[in-house]
Amino acid sequence: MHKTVFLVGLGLIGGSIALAIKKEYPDCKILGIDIDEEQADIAKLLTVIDDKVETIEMGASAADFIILATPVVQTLSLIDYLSKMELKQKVIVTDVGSTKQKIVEHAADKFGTDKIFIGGHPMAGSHKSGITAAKPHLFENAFYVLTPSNNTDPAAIDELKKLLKGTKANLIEMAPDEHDSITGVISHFPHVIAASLVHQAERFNHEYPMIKRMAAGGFRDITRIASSSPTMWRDILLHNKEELLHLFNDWQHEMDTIRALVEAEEAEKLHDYFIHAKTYRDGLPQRQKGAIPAFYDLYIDVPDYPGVISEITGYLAKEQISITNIRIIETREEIYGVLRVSFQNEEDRKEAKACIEKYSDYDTFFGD
Ligand SMILES: NC(=O)c1ccc[n+]([C@@H]2O[C@H](COP(=O)([O-])OP(=O)(O)OC[C@H]3O[C@@H](n4cnc5c(N)ncnc54)[C@H](O)[C@@H]3O)[C@@H](O)[C@H]2O)c1
Ligand SMILES: O=C(O)C(=O)C[C@]1(C(=O)O)C=C[C@@H](O)C=C1
Repeated sequence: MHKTVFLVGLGLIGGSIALAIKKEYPDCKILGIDIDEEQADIAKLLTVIDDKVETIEMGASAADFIILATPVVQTLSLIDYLSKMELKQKVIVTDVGSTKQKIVEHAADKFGTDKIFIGGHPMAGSHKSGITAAKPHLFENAFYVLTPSNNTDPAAIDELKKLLKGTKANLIEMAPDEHDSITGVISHFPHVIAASLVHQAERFNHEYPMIKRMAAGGFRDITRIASSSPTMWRDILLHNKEELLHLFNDWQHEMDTIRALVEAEEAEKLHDYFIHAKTYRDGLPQRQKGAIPAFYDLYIDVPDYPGVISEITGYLAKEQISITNIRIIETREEIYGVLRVSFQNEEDRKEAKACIEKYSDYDTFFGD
């Protein structure tokens, strides 16, 4: 594909999309801009983009595709700005924002039928921000929602899908309001819960200073996303306000229900409550990013000695295999010292298994 792509916002998502496009289409020319000069300089240095441009006009006028990868409030202003500019006649403008309704409505209002806008949202990410966290395979196996309108030229949708092929995401089409209802439940509201749990722990920390030191596996797992960009989440909540207000009421009802069971010591009903939740969660797709991140875990039976973690990571480093997480677990009965190492994808997991078996006698297994 010999096209020019202009990326506005060179952070985690913009950078990851640029890397995925370049991997699939080395001939594509990727221009980029970021209000944070340092991000743009690093993007150029890491060859995530081919060239930095000084102004939006410079990049937009040369582009066949414009990708807005900024926080959602900025995306609205950028649409305003672009709507007043001379662009190539068949340019396709898209975004990556976590909310869709407001953005798509705004684009329809500002662009009318003059310019093609197709809303987009790659449903995978991280609590990390910035260009240095970008990865070409971030969206592999994730849903990538596109929200074209009924009037969008099907050829333009196909063109955009073709451009995004390298993301290896599952590209699907959806109405913006349906998108916002779904993401409200499985992404936006859980973020509020994560942040509120951290606030709660902090309040109790005054009374029990050990809280900070003892906050372990479960608390860390459920609150990981509270470390994400506050600006991004502020804007998402304000964009999806109506959906979230409805979810606050729903959640309060949920809390009242379980509170009543605890208060009345309804042991059997409490058990049922957890069984129900476990069954639903265990049934969610595993090897797919999105609501539940995909975990490519390798388990290694290791002896219990202090240097074992660095021994294992040393073997993996020798073969340049990156890991995303490592933890000693004792969840399997009667087996002591199981190391769980997580990887980005299945390929890395398989290579890691072969690597550990090559350098050590430890038993390794996938556990799924
Ligand atoms: N982080 C995630 O997990 C995730 C996942 C899917 C979609 N998204 C969406 O992707 C978008 C970007 O998020 P991110 O995680 O990449 O954030 P990020 O902070 O890593 O990157 C955003 C970049 O946009 C730049 N920027 C802000 N305003 C700008 C402007 N007016 N012009 C040019 N650059 C500007 C910032 O300086 C920053 O470098 C958001 O809309 C977010 O809702 C995020
Ligand atoms: O994995 C994470 O850290 C995320 O929060 C990713 C996540 C999500 O909620 O699933 C966050 C916001 C995006 O719009 C899409 C993906």
